Amino acid sequence: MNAPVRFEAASLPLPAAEPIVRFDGVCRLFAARRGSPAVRAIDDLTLDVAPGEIFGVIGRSGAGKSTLIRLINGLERPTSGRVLVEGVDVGPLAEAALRPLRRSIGMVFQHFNLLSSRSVFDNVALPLEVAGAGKAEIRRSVGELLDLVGLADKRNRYPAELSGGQKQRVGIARALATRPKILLGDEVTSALDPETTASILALLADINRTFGVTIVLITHEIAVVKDICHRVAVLEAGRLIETGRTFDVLTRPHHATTASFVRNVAGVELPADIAQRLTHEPGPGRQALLRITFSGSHATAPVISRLTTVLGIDVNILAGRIDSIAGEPFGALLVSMPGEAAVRLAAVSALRALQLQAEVVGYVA
Ligand SMILES: Nc1ncnc2c1ncn2[C@@H]1O[C@H](COP(=O)(O)OP(=O)(O)OP(=O)(O)O)[C@@H](O)[C@H]1O
Repeated sequence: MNAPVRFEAASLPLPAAEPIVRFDGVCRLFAARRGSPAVRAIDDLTLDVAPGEIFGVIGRSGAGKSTLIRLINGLERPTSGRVLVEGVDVGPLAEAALRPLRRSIGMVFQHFNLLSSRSVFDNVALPLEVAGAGKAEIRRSVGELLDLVGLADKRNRYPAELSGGQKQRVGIARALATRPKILLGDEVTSALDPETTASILALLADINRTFGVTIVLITHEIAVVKDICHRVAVLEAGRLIETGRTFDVLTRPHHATTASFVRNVAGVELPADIAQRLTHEPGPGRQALLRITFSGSHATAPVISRLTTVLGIDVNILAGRIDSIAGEPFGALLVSMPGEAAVRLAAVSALRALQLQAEVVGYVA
């Protein structure tokens, strides 16, 4: 990263406990129209976003994600309840009063929304022109922003000459042009391949760390949440069904929908041939299958040696994975061991003594 972009600090720093965005019992109802029934796009949503965090909102198509994000910048108004941005109730604000709010909120889009007839430089300059900035200021700011997103050498190119990742970098630079305190991301990586996705997420995390910009990302991709969101909310049919620290929600989902999102992210799958033979009943000659999950400071616990050397239990590793969720180490192991009750109990209590989660998932002959 080159020349630092200067973000103006909030005139009065918010106390840590004060949310930068608050949804307070918000409903957004779309009235019935031409044969379509009324839709409760957001249904009694209460949620806080803390200043400086990266907050993810995940949900399937139609869950209400876009409506939620549009309520933050006043593009949608609540039918009831309040949306507070830095303590200001944005629902009743007139269009003129919304303008400064929108300048303090940048937005990044799935399909970039760049103007094809403008160069990279001119796309990033656009919000500054609209805000009435002078030529010298625009030149300096846009130069800094293009350095920040790694596109200084593409300033005179046009969108059609850029890759998807480069277009999204222009979109991010443009969103940052008015030095917003909040950046809203609408499926920012959905049009990108996995490698480019990782580089765009790394850029957003870097911007968040360096400038303290609060980022709210809506997505249907759990990988986005897993990689960079500090906290996450899960939406279903407009309702908040689960929220918390990303690590907690992904490793211990409470709701079936959340569990279906995280299935392939925070765990290990049973090998198919074993899954077919799995039964829930122990029996003579059957091996017990144990799923062990370890996290944070316990991720390096000497699991297998504890079971084999200390307890003398023969353990077979069937599958395993070590990963990181929102920067915290996380691992999962699937092992088989003799299925007798005494052995199982000894193993599970030894693992729990190491602060690991262990559960018997079934038995195989
Ligand atoms: N302007 C509108 N008029 C009528 N219904 C709407 C309007 N905007 C959204 N909806 C409905 O509200 C619900 C939530 O839509 P929303 O776009 O917020 O969901 P989403 O989670 O962003 O979906 P997607 O991931 O497909 O974009 C949907 O049933 C949608 O059809």
